[in-house]
Amino acid sequence: MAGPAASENQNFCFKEELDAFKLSLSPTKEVILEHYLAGWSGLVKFLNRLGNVFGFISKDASSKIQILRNFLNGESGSEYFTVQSMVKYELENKLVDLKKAGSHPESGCRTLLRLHRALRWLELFLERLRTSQEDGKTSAMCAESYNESLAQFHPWVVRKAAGLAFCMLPGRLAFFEVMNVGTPDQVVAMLGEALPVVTEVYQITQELYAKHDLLDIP
Ligand SMILES: CCCCCCCC/C=C\CCCCCCCC(=O)N[C@@H](COP(=O)(O)O)[C@H](O)/C=C/CCCCCCCCCCCCC
Repeated sequence: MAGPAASENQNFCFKEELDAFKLSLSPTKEVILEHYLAGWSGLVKFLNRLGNVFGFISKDASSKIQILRNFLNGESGSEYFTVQSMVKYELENKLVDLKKAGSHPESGCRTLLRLHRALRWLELFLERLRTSQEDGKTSAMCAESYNESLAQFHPWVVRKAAGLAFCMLPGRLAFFEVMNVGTPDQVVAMLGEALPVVTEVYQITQELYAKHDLLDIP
């Protein structure tokens, strides 16, 4: 694993990255896109610290984050304030290719769906990590979570590459150190705090996408 220098690690705390997801929930339970993307950016930063072998994953996630940031900073940016307003705006203006790829191959709805599916992987992985034993294998936890969620949406070649990359994950304790949260007990407590937030963001988005029949955008 290409680990960070000790001084670099002091400036990185995994909890702060997950706090962005907390901020993404508005008082009316809408998902604020800017904070949602900040949460993902933090996770990508973390992934980059695990080594170059995860580069193809972080590159894909970064490009999706960038597509959504471009909408947010574009001329219709205010329509992208929340995931709910984005869905309404893009559907009302026929900006989504719903059944097959056409003139809107990178709509906000489609792009966010890819990250949303990955959030389910994260939820499953965090739960496994939280309840793992001292000798637990992060590679197995990651692979199981992936197989139960994202894998069904990926072709064989991506599944194979992801499976190989997972084998390079550090052991549980080294993984906790990269998170830079504190002792293993503190990490477990933080995971217990973070999980309900990730679950809530996931469920709100899932219900919204299901209501508008957006869960299979190509
Ligand atoms: C305390 C726990 C710490 C967890 C840290 C997690 C860090 C994870 C950071 C980012 C997660 C990556 C998100 C990946 C988004 C993938 C979106 C996607 O499905 N893209 C595919 C489809 O896109 P389109 O072609 O339709 O545009 C694309 O084909 C994917 C390519 C790359 C492979 C994606 C594999 C995803 C594996 C997710 C597990 C990441 C492993 C992290 C190890 C800790």
